[in-house]
Amino acid sequence: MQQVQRLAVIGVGLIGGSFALKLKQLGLVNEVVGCGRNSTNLNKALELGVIDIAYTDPTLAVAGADLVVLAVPLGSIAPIYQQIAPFLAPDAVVTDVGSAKASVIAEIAGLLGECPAQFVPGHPIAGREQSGVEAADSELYQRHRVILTPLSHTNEAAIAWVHALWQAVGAQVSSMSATYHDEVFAATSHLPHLLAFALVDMLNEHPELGNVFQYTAGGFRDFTRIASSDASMWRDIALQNHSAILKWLDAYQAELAKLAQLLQTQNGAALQQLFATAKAARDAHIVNRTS
Ligand SMILES: NC(=O)C1=CN([C@@H]2O[C@H](COP(=O)(O)OP(=O)(O)OC[C@H]3O[C@@H](n4cnc5c(N)ncnc54)[C@H](O)[C@@H]3O)[C@@H](O)[C@H]2O)C=CC1
Ligand SMILES: O=C(O)C(=O)Cc1ccc(O)cc1
Repeated sequence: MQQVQRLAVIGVGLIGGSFALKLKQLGLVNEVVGCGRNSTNLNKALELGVIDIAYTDPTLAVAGADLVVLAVPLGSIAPIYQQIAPFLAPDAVVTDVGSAKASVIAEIAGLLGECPAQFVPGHPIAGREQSGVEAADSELYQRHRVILTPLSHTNEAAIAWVHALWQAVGAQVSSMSATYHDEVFAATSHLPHLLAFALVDMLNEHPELGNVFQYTAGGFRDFTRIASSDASMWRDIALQNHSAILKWLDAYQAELAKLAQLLQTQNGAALQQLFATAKAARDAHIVNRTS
């Protein structure tokens, strides 16, 4: 496997930091350059040994890098790509970790004229509700999926290298179209996050209930853990994948209407059937793990 000589991580937080940490542990990277907006976070990353060199200017951070990972919030990925493009080494491979893919690809193509062949769009399906470099964990990607959404003209060697690096940090890597990715993750990731935020917000807006949060059990914690996720990150995801999310939000509303109807008509048999079908599907397909 080809070693990374100089890795530039733009956005040294949970996702970029965890990737860099594991590559370092494995001896697969010679030098890690970190780029962030302020030196407080970068100093923390230097202290934790996640990065070796720090810059606040992304054009300086990518100089001489053979691999650049864009691990910033979704809304900043394309503008940063535009900013660094003139400063990239000719053969540098660029990848990202954004939670939605079609909007990032379209925005990069719009800003640069076309989506560069050296750009391999990616998305690790691993994370947690904490953010920042303090939360970085070299084991974050073990046995988790990473989805790549290359275009037909994406450089094959670049895809193979990014694929191999994600595999090396423990991930199971697969490829699909950006459109299919956005449809699937709107349903399985973006919708549940929005539902968790909505449930907590709704209860919070009913002061007549008193502090209901002191009476919650494990089920409420499981359902709403992800409502502790970063608000600005989820604003970007919701906006960028809005059309796919709206479709699944509609479908969920129809499901809730069906449930309400069964309650109104006291249809216990149909309620039990719905719960049993959902339980069987979950038990058959979901392996228990925390993220
Ligand atoms: N948190 C999660 O569970 C997952 C997040 N993602 C994606 O990964 C990306 C990063 O998320 P996290 O690592 O969780 O966030 P994070 O907040 O832990 O890290 C992002 C870092 O980028 C820095 N940053 C923000 N804007 C910047 C800019 N303009 N220039 C340079 N640095 C900048 C922030 O200061 C922070 O250090 C997002 O695009 C998100 O959609 C993907 C999979 C899982
Ligand atoms: O915290 C959790 O359980 C998550 O679901 C983490 C997560 C957040 C965003 C992604 O794009 C992928 C994974």
